[in-house]
Amino acid sequence: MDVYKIKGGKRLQGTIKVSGAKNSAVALIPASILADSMVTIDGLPEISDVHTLQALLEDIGGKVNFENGQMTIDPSEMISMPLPNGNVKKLRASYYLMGAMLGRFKHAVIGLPGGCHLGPRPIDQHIKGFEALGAKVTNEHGAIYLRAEELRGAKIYLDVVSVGATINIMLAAVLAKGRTTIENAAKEPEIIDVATLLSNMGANIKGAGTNVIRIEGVEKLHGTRHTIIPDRIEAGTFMIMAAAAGDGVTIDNVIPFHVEALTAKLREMGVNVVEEDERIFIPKTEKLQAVDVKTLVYPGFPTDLQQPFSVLLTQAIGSSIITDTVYSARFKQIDEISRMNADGRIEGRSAILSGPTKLQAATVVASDLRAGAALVLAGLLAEGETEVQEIQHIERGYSSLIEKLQGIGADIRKVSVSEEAIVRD
Ligand SMILES: CC(=O)N[C@H]1[C@@H](OP(=O)(O)OP(=O)(O)OC[C@H]2O[C@@H](n3ccc(=O)[nH]c3=O)[C@H](O)[C@@H]2O)O[C@H](CO)[C@@H](O)[C@@H]1O
Ligand SMILES: C=C(OP(=O)(O)O)C(=O)O
Repeated sequence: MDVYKIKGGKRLQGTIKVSGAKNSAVALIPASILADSMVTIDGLPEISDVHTLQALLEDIGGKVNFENGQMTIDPSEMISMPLPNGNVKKLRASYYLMGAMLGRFKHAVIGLPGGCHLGPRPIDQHIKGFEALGAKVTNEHGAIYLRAEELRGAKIYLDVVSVGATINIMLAAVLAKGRTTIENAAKEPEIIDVATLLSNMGANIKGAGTNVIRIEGVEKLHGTRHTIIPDRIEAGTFMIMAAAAGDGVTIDNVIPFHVEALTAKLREMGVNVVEEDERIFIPKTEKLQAVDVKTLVYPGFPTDLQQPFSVLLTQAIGSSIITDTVYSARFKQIDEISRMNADGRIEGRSAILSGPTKLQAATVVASDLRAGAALVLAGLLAEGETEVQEIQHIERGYSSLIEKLQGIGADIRKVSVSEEAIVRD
C-alpha cells in the first residue's frame, strides 16, 4: 500500500501549475458517448477518475487513447452494455454515464455511483430529470435501469441546485425531441465547459452558467476537439497552501474569476492575493486572522475547499467557524488534524477552529479526496514526519501532486509500505 511521507516545516516557493479540471473531465469524457465520430479532449488531468472513465468507455466498445493529457475517443462502435458494478463504484461521476447512455441508446443499466463519502448524496434530481424527459427509471438490486421509447424535451425545476443533475439532464436532453428547460440549474464553470463541448458537437444549448438552461434537441452530434478549463479546486488548494506555508508562490493556469470567493476570504484573513491574467501570486503572509466561512453553491465558497481551508484556519489568530451548507458530514479531516494537535471541534454542520497552533506530525488517514489534501497541508506545516494513508482518494483528483509540491520546495514523497507495517499512532 502506498502512503505519502511529509517532513513538515519547509517553506514553499516558486511556481506550481494547475491541471485540467477534474469535475469537467469526468463529464466531458462521458459526453463523448453522444457523438457519432472522434472526440478529442486536450489538457485532461492524470488522475484515477479519468483512467477509470477511460476503462468504462472501453467496456462499452469505445476506442480510447490517453497520452500526455490528450484523450481521443471514437464512440462510433459503442453499445449499451450494462455497467452495474466494478469501476462504476470507484467514482461519483459515473452517474454521467446514465445521462449520456440514455441520450444515445435510450436505455442503460448503471450501478449506483461511488465517490467521496460526505454524508447523503442522493441522485433523486437526476432521476426526476430523466423521468421528465420520458424515461422509465427503476432501481433494481443497486443498479439503475433507464429505458425510454423516445426522449422528449420537458421543463424541469430542480428542487436542489445540483451540479451533477444539471449536467446529467443536459446530456440526456441534447438528442431529445424538442425543448428542455432546466430551472434552478447549477452555475459552476464546469457546466459551461460541458455545454461548450456539447455545442461544438452540434448541440443547441443556451444559458449554461446561469440558473436557466434551454436546450433544443438536435438529430445527431458529431465529433470535435476541446480543451478543458483549469481546475479551480486544485488552484484553490495551492492558494491555501501558499497562504499557510509559502514564501512567495505563483499558481499558474488558473482563471482568477473562478476562485473569487476563496480570494475574498484569503484577503479577509490578511493574505495578499495578486491576480494576473492566468496566474495568481501569493507572497509570504506574516499574520493570518481568523474568519468565518460558509460553503455555498457556485459562485459561493466551494465545499470542495472547505477541508483544506480548515487547516489554514488552525494557523490563524483567533477562533473561526466554518460551516458546510452543501454536505452535512464533510468534516472527517477534523478528527485527523486534532490528532496533529489542532484545536478543532465539530458542532452540527460547522467546525470551530482556534489558532495559531504548531501542528505535530502523526500518522493520519485520508477519508476522502479533499480530506486528503487537508492532511497533506497539515503535514507540510507540522513538526516531524507525517504519514498520510489511503492516498488513493487523493489520487482520484490531484494530478502529480507529489512532483508539483516537490517543485516548490516541499519535502514529500510517495512510499510503498507493506500492509503489516501500517500503524496508527
Ligand atoms: C463529480 C463532481 O462534479 N463532483 C462535485 C459535484 O458533486 P455532485 O454533483 O454530487 O453534487 P451536487 O451539486 O449534486 O450536490 C449538491 C447538494 O445537492 C444534494 N443533491 C444532489 C443531487 C440530487 O439529486 N439530490 C440532492 O439532494 C447533495 O446531497 C448536496 O447536498 O458538486 C459538489 C458540490 O459542489 C462537489 O462537492 C463535487 O466535487
Ligand atoms: C467531492 C468531490 O468529488 P466527487 O464528487 O467526485 O466525489 C471533490 O472533488 O471534492
